[in-house]
Amino acid sequence: MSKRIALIAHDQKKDDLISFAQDNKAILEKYELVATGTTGKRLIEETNLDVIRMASGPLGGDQQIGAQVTSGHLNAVIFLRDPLTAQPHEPDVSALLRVCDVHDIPLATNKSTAQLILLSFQQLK
Ligand SMILES: O=C(CO)COP(=O)(O)O
Repeated sequence: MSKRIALIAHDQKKDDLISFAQDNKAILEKYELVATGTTGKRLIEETNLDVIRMASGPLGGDQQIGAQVTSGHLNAVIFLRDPLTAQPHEPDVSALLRVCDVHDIPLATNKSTAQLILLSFQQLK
């Protein structure tokens, strides 16, 4: 079964995630991709990748991704969060990071780690 990866970025990190996805398009298109609302919209428009969109993060999208982690439907979460800006939905952000640790799901919060996850998935396949 194809691996399923979540892609999420806070506003200040969305450009970074888009360029990461463009650079890794050949790898990412082998996986099922899920994203929060606005991140997913930009990914679809700017990279042409197939992405299943959840609600926007502040409207519960992080919780929807977290539920998929909990139910065993995600193999990795790439979440370029903004460490310099307070988020109105900080509890949701923390909860998502937490369930990844509870369920031992690979979690990247910066591009370098995200790259390592994709490279290791390529090696493992
Ligand atoms: O806020 C987010 C993650 O916490 C991301 O949500 P959007 O992709 O809808 O901007």
